[in-house]
Amino acid sequence: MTDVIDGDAVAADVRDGLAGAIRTLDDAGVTPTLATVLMSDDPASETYVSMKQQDCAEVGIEARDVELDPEAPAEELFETVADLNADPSVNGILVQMPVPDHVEDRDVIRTIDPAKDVDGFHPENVGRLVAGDPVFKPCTPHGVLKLLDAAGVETEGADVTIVGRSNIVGKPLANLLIGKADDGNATVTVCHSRTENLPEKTRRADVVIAAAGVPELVDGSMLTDGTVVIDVGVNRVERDGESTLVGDVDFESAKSKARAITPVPGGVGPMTRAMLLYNTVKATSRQAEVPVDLP
Ligand SMILES: Nc1nc2c(c(=O)[nH]1)N[C@@H](CN(C=O)c1ccc(C(=O)N[C@@H](CCC(=O)O)C(=O)O)cc1)CN2
Repeated sequence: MTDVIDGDAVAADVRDGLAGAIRTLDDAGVTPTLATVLMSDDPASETYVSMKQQDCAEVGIEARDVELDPEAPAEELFETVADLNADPSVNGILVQMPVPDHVEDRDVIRTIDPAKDVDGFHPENVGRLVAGDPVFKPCTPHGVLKLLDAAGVETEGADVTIVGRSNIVGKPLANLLIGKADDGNATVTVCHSRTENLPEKTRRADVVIAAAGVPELVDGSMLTDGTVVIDVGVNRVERDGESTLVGDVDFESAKSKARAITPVPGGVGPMTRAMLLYNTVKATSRQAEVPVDLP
């Protein structure tokens, strides 16, 4: 029997686990506050930001909604971030990606105060993660590690193949998985669009993590029986005249081979949002110097 890993349930556990920390902060007179900055009219980005704000409301985090005209000059975004950096009532800053083409995402990321960088994208936070001393683990990779743990998947000594080398998922996830922490110690292969013989790399893995942004790239023929499959993809495609959400994994064919698999929707996506709450609470605790227990 294949275990379909329920990301909604694991995310709910993370949210529940944050309640004590949020109470501790509240008792100290501090309300964790996250500013979301949206400079896009892409419906998917609008949906993600509004889901993140709902999540905040649900757990007692204050959400500040900042929306900028997608055609505004890049400087307007940089100034907005600078104002949020300087505002002591804001603990976390999230700039929803992607930003418009006329804005360099690395320039925006560098503008965010590393102490408020709850995405973990700032070079200082990336450097700390690579050095094995992360403050903010990026939300999606952190969510993937939590899902593996919840499914009872041991990473130590496992062969993990990651398909995708993005700065948001593939690269940080590879660094976390090769790290010496309890959720690391794996042997990691990172594949990408120039990788030769991808099926050979996925077939030899104990765990396959698909994060390439290519709908249904990984199917059952590319897997060995008993593989754990984590699908990070969230792709909108037209099927029978309707818009449907699919992952980077062909779920039905992969499920026939997998020991455990995440669905889309309801797998990694909810975990990305839950770990953003986690990082916001952590950022608040560090700034307020109020120690909290994190799940
Ligand atoms: N600043 C950031 N921008 C982006 C990030 C990020 O981590 N930080 N990641 C992605 C998108 N993303 C977060 O913003 C994200 C993707 C998917 C979901 C999610 O909950 N998906 C649901 C389905 C939602 C739907 O119906 O469309 C699921 O998979 O069940 C949340 C967040 C790019 N940008």
